[in-house]
Amino acid sequence: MTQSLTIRRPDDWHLHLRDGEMLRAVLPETARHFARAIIMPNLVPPVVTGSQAGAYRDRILAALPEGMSFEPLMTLYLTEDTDPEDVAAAAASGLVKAVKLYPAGATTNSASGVTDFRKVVPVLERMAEIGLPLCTHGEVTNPEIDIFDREAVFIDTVLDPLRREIPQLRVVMEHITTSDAADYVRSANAGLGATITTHHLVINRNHILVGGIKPHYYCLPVAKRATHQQALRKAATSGDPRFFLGTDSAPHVDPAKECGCGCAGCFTATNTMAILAHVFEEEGALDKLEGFTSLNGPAFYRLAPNPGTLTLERSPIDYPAKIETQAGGPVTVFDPGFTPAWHVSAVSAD
Ligand SMILES: NC(=O)N[C@@H](CC(=O)O)C(=O)O
Ligand SMILES: [Zn+2]
Ligand SMILES: [Zn+2]
Repeated sequence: MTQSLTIRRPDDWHLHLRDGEMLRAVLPETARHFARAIIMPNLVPPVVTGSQAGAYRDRILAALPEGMSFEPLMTLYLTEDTDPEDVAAAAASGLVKAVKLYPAGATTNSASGVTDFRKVVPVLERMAEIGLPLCTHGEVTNPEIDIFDREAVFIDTVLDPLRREIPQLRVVMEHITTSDAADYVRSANAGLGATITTHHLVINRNHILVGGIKPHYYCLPVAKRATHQQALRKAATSGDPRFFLGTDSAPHVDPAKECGCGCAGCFTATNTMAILAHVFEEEGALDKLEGFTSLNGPAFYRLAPNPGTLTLERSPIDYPAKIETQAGGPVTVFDPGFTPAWHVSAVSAD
């Protein structure tokens, strides 16, 4: 049995860092293992312009503890008023690596997102011209659509028509949760990729609801039935370069999760690499871990893989159950429901 595994240092292609005290508390959890991350722009107010993205990047770097190396890859929050030329300039300067589409009302802080998709076509056409990826929160918000169907309906009614209209547009389907999404990615060309979270490989909807409601397993898109979880495990461990890690680690303080109307989001930054090694080993695919965490994402984003390495050893360690913050309470670390057989034993930045 393999006891030690050294891979290129990983990146996280979907991460929520928030701002202020929460940013200070959670940033080290990611930077300890990950060299870079695509930073989600759903702050209040959202990160809409290139200049806002630059200021947010500076705040992230200012919050990084001495001695840690980490590069935030910035995104813009797409609104119906987004200026195509501002997007193009922010991309040309190297600051912005993607634009994020939130259907209005789909998830946390998505109120400024898109309702009328026709209004954003000029921005998307400009992005297609310059090769800037669109990251999608792929759920419709029509009240009559069942929450468990919202991803599949988004693919059929929004994403596929959009991709037919603008075939050169490069798209990342974020945090996919269904076999429908995995199949759609496989049916498309290299201009379509998908991130898969750690938690969606580990939980299905039974974990949220059986034996009492588990608020720390509630995230959006909500975990689906076990057959979909199995499809995600198969996609992530397949070696197909169109699938890569985006943890969607999304911190909310405990009081905002453990209440009558709890926020959506799982916080996985702390133990993601250990959990993934465990899952990939269970699937007999440890040799595919590096592609998923460290190679496929950079290839899609047309960046070089990291020069550094990360080493995992086959022995368990304890992780903190919570991360303390000065942001109104602690953040509960995702509990996979098993003790990961692996832990990260070394990280080198170069
Ligand atoms: N995934 C989540 O459940 N929550 C994310 C938003 C998102 O990625 O949809 C958050 O910002 O809290
Ligand atoms: Zn989302
Ligand atoms: Zn997210």
